[in-house]
Amino acid sequence: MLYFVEIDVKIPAEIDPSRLEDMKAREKIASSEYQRSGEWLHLWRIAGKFGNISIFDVSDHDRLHEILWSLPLFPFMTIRVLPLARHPAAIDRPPA
Ligand SMILES: O=C(O)C[C@H]1C=CC(=O)O1
Repeated sequence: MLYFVEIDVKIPAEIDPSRLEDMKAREKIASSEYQRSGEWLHLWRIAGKFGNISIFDVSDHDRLHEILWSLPLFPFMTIRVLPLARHPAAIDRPPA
């Protein structure tokens, strides 16, 4: 199942800078693993924001929740999820 996911990250001003660097490093490792597994299909930075637009290809809602919940920066994220269905006018074409 495909999901559009918009993630905004808001870091508390009072956070310890070394804790934040550690969380960011762990976040990068986690997101890389999910991308390599094929579950995190696209990851795009939203220009000018600490946030991203992503497309996930996962088995179901529970698996998406599990992935998002596992992200080290999850406590600082506001997440919007839209499940995607095939559009009847979409044409088949090979992936770019
Ligand atoms: O930087 C971000 O957008 C937040 C988060 C999502 C993936 C990742 O590596 O970090």
